[in-house]
Amino acid sequence: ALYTAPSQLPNSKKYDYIIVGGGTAGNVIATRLSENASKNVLVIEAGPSNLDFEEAAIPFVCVELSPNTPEDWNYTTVPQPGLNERSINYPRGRLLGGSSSINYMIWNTGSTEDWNRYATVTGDSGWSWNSVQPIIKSIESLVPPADHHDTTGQVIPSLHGTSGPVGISLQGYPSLLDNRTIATTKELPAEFPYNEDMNSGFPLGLGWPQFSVADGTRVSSATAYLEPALNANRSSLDVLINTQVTKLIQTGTSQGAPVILGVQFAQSASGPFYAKNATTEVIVSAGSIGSPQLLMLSGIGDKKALAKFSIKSVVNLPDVGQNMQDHTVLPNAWSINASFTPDDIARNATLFDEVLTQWATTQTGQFATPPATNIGWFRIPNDSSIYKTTKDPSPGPNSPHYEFIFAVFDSFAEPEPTSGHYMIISTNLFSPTSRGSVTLASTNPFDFPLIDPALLDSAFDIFTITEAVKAAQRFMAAPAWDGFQLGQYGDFAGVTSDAAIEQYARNSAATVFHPAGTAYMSPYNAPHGVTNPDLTVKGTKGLRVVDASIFPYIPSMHPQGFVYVVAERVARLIEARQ
Ligand SMILES: Cc1cc2nc3c(=O)[nH]c(=O)nc-3n(C[C@H](O)[C@H](O)[C@H](O)COP(=O)(O)OP(=O)(O)OC[C@H]3O[C@@H](n4cnc5c(N)ncnc54)[C@H](O)[C@@H]3O)c2cc1C
Repeated sequence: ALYTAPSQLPNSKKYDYIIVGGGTAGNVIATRLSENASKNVLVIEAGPSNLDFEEAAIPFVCVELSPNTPEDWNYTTVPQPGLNERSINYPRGRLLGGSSSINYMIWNTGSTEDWNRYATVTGDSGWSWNSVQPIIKSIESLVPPADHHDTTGQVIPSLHGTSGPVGISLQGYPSLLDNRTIATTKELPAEFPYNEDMNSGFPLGLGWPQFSVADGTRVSSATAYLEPALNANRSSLDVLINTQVTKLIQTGTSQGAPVILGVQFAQSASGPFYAKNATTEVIVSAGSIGSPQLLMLSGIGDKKALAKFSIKSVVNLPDVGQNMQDHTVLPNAWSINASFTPDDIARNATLFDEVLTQWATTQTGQFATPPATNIGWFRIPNDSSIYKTTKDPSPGPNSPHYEFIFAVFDSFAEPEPTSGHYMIISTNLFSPTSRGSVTLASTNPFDFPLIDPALLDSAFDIFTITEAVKAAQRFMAAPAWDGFQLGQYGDFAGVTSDAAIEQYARNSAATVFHPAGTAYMSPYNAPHGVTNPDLTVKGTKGLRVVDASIFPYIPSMHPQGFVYVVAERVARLIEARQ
């Protein structure tokens, strides 16, 4: 059942599993574990229901769901040296489905080398590409795009699942850029080859992304997993929303290790505070910011750092909150020779209502598809000068250093122009060497922690994003764009030299919203890391962390698909033990 206040929870019910955070990973695990009718599962989610936000279901308006909205935590970073000391917005979903309810829906499942590196650095072959293939297929359900166009040559259906909970589809409405983008892969195939399916394990090249969209509607872990179970009145699954877990509580000691089966929770800093114990496990799925914050508040973290806040150490794990990695976005705008782009919809209330009504009645039209059109994945050249000082940080030669995302409007660039027509190529850094951190700002769980993703904070990162911008400029100089692109626009106008690109990047870049690594997994018995390969927390009993924080290296593509895989795998590990 769904509860909106702690006082509504059935008093006598015992929960085998308590899951902190009804986000991307949390809902997958909760739904899987509660399939066993004899196991009771309680999910505690800080935010409200995703159903409270109708707009969250509309793919195209995803860019309006954050920052500074009720469905976002509304974090900001500490000043970023790599971004000329700017503090930037740092969105995270705060509603059922978590970030999968507000993200941009790009669906990637990784390069072979991403997963094989996880297997190597954890010593667990269960994380290898071959091992996760059946899991990926079991999650996905490839469905037709909203406009039912012929997708031959745009996706390889045999690579995908057809009956999993997460519906995925290609772009559901054509864009002005499509023909030109694909034509460029034919004009400049050496640098920008076409890739028929970037989710084959070999993502390099440019092609058509899949999105977590089905029937013209967003698919999140709330819609794909939790809702069907709640709608079926599954008695083994309870979900408590609008309630934040404020502390994990040690309930005993086993073989010298603290047993952590208790959670404390409240709806506001002034309380009242409630507590509950799980009988088998507490699973923390509060995301890359929330999970390390909660661990540290509970005495699980760097003993010395916690002592400064007079927090008693339960387990000394110095890597909690460290090793933070994120991808950097840099939207580059060009003016285009077009008479109509989706910007016109935002500028005209009547038209906006028409497009919205079309979506509401038939889930078709411009709003039925996310803003990204094509995506490309590329590497810096093997003879790049940066390799004299930096080892290649990518997972391997078949994995990208940077990404192009194409979008035919300007809403990513600031300030939003009130007239004219534009396109964007976002040149995004996907192989950062920078490492940041999440640390406590206070002992109040309702205060935000200090978030430092360290964007563009290394020579490699700034080198690579500069190379990416130059590559985008070469792309736009291809004949396919003659007469269509009218020159770089806005802050990007006139930016050509390496030095100018670097300054432009430092002034304009932000996050692709992919924080990872703050509770990273390492081999059993390793002195470093936070979680074991099965995602149990080192030095504890009864406690796991399962979300994007567990990646030792940030995925080299968009991470939501990876998070679903991690959650499904751990649910299977737990079920196998029952
Ligand atoms: C704006 C945006 C766009 C993105 N676009 C894409 C994209 O196009 N493709 C892609 O692959 N990825 C994208 N991502 C990233 C992707 O969505 C995330 O990496 C992924 O969803 C993270 O899953 P998670 O389970 O780690 O955390 P989340 O899904 O964020 O879940 C954490 C949950 O825990 C809750 N919580 C936190 N603390 C507590 C607490 N103390 N008590 C109770 N509950 C708590 C939160 O409210 C949240 O519901 C985007 C993210 C954002 C924010």
